[in-house]
Amino acid sequence: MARGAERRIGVLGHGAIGSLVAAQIAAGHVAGGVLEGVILRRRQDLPYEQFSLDEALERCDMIVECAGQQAVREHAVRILEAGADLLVISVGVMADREFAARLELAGPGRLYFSSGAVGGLDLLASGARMGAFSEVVITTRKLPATLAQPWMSQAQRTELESSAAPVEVYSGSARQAAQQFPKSLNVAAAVALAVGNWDVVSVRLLADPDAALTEHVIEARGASGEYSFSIRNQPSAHNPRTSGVVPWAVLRSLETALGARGGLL
Ligand SMILES: NC(=O)C1=CN([C@@H]2O[C@H](COP(=O)(O)OP(=O)(O)OC[C@H]3O[C@@H](n4cnc5c(N)ncnc54)[C@H](OP(=O)(O)O)[C@@H]3O)[C@@H](O)[C@H]2O)C=CC1
Ligand SMILES: O=C([O-])CC(=O)C(=O)O
Repeated sequence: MARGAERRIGVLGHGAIGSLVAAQIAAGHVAGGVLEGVILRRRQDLPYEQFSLDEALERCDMIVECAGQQAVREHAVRILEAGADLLVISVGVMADREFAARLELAGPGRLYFSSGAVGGLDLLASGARMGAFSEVVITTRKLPATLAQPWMSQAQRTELESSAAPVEVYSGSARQAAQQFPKSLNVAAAVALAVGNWDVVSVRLLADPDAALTEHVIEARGASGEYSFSIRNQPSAHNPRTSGVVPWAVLRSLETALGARGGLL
């Protein structure tokens, strides 16, 4: 592809996910995209241009969010209204019905979601086209320290972090799961988007002191068949809450969205 046809990418956030995503784009490893710069809350010593969101919107064709649900809440509508496309990794923000409705109406930029830490979403989305799912359950198992939340009491946190055996931290709807554990259960939202129905998806979250790998088991039953996907990811070396594969999922999603070359969809 001629360089002029490459799309200019801005990366929002530079943590465990954003730092790897920015470095890979900058190294020329995403077909059809060049790194224009990163959008940060405070300047850092980085080998890329750093700009405000306003500057980014003048210069970028696509913004890749790697910054959390709150950042999507703050910036997504403006990005889409400015005509830039937006790739979101903090998919759980879509659990907020009102916000999701606003995003669906926002444009002309296009909104994409990355599959993130889980797989099987392609098959679930294909099955949902054939007919409805009757039951979908996600069971996630993570290290206890990664699951403490600001809304928990000190007693709850202590119980969570001191337990020698697996403890059920949450059992309920995917919608509530994605909101109560905004840095840990975006996967629940990704599954709900794939099956096209939040209400059919439930989540069980286990804090397990022996969970060296982060586990997500997705079990689904519907018109197209019965599915079970078992995922055991190495946690990121930079952020144990996040699976190490997630930035690579973002890069795969980005390249697919840019559409500069053929390949597995
Ligand atoms: N769909 C999925 O499977 C997964 C999704 N995620 C999502 O990805 C997000 C990022 O994960 P990860 O990289 O591991 O997190 P990190 O904490 O390592 O990095 C977060 C980055 O985002 C920046 N940031 C945080 N809040 C805002 C904001 N309101 N506006 C702008 N920038 C902000 C931080 O900046 P600063 O240094 O200034 O704080 C930091 O650079 C998670 O919060 C989660 O929502 C994560 C894992 C899996
Ligand atoms: O990285 C993971 O395994 C899942 C995660 O944090 C999320 O869905 O927010």
